[in-house]
Amino acid sequence: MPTSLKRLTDIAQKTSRLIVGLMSGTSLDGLDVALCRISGSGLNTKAEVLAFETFAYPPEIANLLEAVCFKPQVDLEKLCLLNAELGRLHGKLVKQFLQKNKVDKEAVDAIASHGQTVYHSPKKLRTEDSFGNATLQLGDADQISTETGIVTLSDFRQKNIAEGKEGAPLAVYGDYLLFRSAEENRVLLNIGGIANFTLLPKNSSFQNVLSTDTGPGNTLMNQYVRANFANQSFDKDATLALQGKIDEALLSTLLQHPFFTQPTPKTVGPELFNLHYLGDAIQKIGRNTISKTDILATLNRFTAEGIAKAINQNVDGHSSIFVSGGGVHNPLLMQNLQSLLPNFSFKNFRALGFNPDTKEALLFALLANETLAGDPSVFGEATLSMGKISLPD
Ligand SMILES: Nc1ncnc2c1ncn2[C@@H]1O[C@H](COP(=O)(O)OP(=O)(O)OP(=O)(O)O)[C@@H](O)[C@H]1O
Ligand SMILES: CC(=O)N[C@H]1[C@@H]2OC[C@@H](O2)[C@@H](O)[C@@H]1O[C@H](C)C(=O)O
Repeated sequence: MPTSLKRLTDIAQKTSRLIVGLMSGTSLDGLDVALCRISGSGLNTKAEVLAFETFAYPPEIANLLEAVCFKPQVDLEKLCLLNAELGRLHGKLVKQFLQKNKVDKEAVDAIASHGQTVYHSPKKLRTEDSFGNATLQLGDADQISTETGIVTLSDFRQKNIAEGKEGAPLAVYGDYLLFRSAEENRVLLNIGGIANFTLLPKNSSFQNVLSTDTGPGNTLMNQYVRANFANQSFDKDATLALQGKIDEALLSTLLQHPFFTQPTPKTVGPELFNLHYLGDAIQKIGRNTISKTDILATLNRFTAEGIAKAINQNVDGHSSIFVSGGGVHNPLLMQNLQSLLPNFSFKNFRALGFNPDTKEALLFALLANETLAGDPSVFGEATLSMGKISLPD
């Protein structure tokens, strides 16, 4: 048997695996790296995040990402370069991370790489063709496995697309494995670039779990800050939005998109919620004298409204909402959410034993663990073996 296949069999037979999870999210702010110890698999999975770091992207890569991601028309050379360069960079960052944390690469069983979503195109949001759902993540995993010498799993969304779903949110699988409860109904809300939640009813089987995107998370606020405030990439601690007031006409125009009334589950990305979307809404209300801080206060409320609408449509009030993702650090967003969802009890994701910033990188480590060693019966008809495998030798 070739050495690499033998290696996969050995990894599958272990009772506990060290997996490095990588997530490059829609906020385009950097690569999240989580070293995870995962024991068992399926409903017996136990996980621990041993080390975590977010590496900001160097300006050259950040510019390439900005030029290519979520745009319907791009320079194909840039797209092609991005695939290889991002993979190479992710491999280098994993090596740096392991050295920093004094972890021998031989001790790591696998890397689970989400890559960077460059375009997400659910059928529901397209009207002009008869094609199916599609999504594309870049950051070639052969570059990562060659650079690090570690087995690398990637491209996790394509199996879900092939099964006729939208390729997201995949959080539902990890949430069910680690956070289902016999005592309470739980909502796991993640506010990254795009916001999503998983509803885990008390004692539920996987078939009754719901997971959906809700609309923008930080993406619109970030894009607006980057375009309008020098040297700032996001509204840290909502300092800017707190100086403004909500423009009700703009808010209601922003909320008019049919996405907000489409049934769940549904997915979306910055392909829709971007500065063009905001510009169109401002044009519709026929006023362009709204102050920048009022626009940010409105975008903050808009983000919270999208989340609250989806939760109100799908969840009864007797649930705890555990919040993760960068949005949990935005005090005005959290205040807006609490006022729009007064009957829910908000809790920090930390209460479940994990740092809220690590959730998505951990998710991909969990998915890789299932592909390498899982029990295919846990999720009923849904396929567990997500991802493609890149072998280092
Ligand atoms: N102190 C803070 N105040 C306000 N916003 C914050 C703060 N800290 C983080 N954020 C927001 O969180 C964002 C990063 O969130 P996160 O890392 O969850 O995004 P992501 O990985 O791109 O997410 P996804 O893939 O789920 O879209 C930042 O770009 C910023 O908008
Ligand atoms: C296509 C894509 O990259 N979607 C992301 C994005 O960021 C948040 C939200 O939109 C979510 O649907 C998804 O990521 C998480 C990790 C998921 O699949 O659960």
